Amino acid sequence: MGSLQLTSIRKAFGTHEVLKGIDLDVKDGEFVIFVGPSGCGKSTLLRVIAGLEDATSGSVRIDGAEVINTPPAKRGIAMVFQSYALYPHLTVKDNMGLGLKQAGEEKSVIEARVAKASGMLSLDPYLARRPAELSGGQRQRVAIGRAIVREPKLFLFDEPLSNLDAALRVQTRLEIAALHRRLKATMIYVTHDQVEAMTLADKIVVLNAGAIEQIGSPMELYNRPANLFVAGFIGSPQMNFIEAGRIGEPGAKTVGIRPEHIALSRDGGTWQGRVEHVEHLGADTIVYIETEKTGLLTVRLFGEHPYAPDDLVFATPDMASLHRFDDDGRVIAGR
Ligand SMILES: Nc1ncnc2c1ncn2[C@@H]1O[C@H](COP(=O)(O)OP(=O)(O)OP(=O)(O)O)[C@@H](O)[C@H]1O
Repeated sequence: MGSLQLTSIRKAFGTHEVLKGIDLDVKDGEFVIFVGPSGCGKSTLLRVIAGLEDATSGSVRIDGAEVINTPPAKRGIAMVFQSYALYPHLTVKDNMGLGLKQAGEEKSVIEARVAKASGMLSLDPYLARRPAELSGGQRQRVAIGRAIVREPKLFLFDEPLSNLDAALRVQTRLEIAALHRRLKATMIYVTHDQVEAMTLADKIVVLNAGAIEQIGSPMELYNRPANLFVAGFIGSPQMNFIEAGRIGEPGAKTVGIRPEHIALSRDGGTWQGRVEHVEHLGADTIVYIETEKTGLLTVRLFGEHPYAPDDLVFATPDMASLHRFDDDGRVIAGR
């Protein structure tokens, strides 16, 4: 079991309020990811859940029990940090078992749990090594293994992959996804990386300046962003925003259209413009065009395309894929 309820969590450092009333329900077994711009309070919220930071006010319940005054070690959580936080003088095996040893667990139990976690994470060949003798990816697997052996109610991950190179990030991301399927454990994960958030999460929580902008599944956030902030934050390249009045969309202040929902042609279309820049990404081509009506537009085309700077082109949006926002930046629903 491992459900989590946060109610009206506030946290201030001096006069700076970093969390401004966070309410969140996480069900047992869910994989929930916090995203948001640097400084929005993601890590602080995770640390409040862990008990490493005291909330100024509010309630943290794990499996229904209030833990706001419970020390971190007694909350039934395990945290995995970006920096691994392994003990350099201990072997992999001892690093993984240390938490259980300190908790006074029997040697046979420790051995069995370390062996199981090590098997799950393919760490068996490295059990006798020290952290300095491991790659970054292997070290992070040890840190994850150390969390697993404690059989926590909640796993908390604070940007666990950000010290790894691109290939290892992908591999470790897949391992974390497999681990979640296998353990069916509740996981809460902070990341800067959109791909991690989109691929791992059951539910993404978008934070901005200490408050929640929207909570939803990755595709809900992508297809139905509630406001301009979420529309601009989720998706790369970013959604195009156009002043509604310039393109004759009455009743809205701003119109949004994702780069993949615009077609390009040399022969004719909705907005005439000039190619500014082209990026060939292999599977995709990103074309930046300047049109009189819309300003700079980012267009994503599947495959390779022979557009070049200064080409005259027409951009045509898929009207069914437009997002319309009101004066306050809230989506105008039902259109
Ligand atoms: N111990 C502290 N004392 C004072 N201010 C702090 C402390 N810890 C965090 N802050 C401030 O709280 C705000 C939120 O920080 P936090 O680390 O939670 O953000 P974040 O969203 O995780 O950012 P990043 O993505 O850059 O890691 C920041 O403005 C930060 O400077």
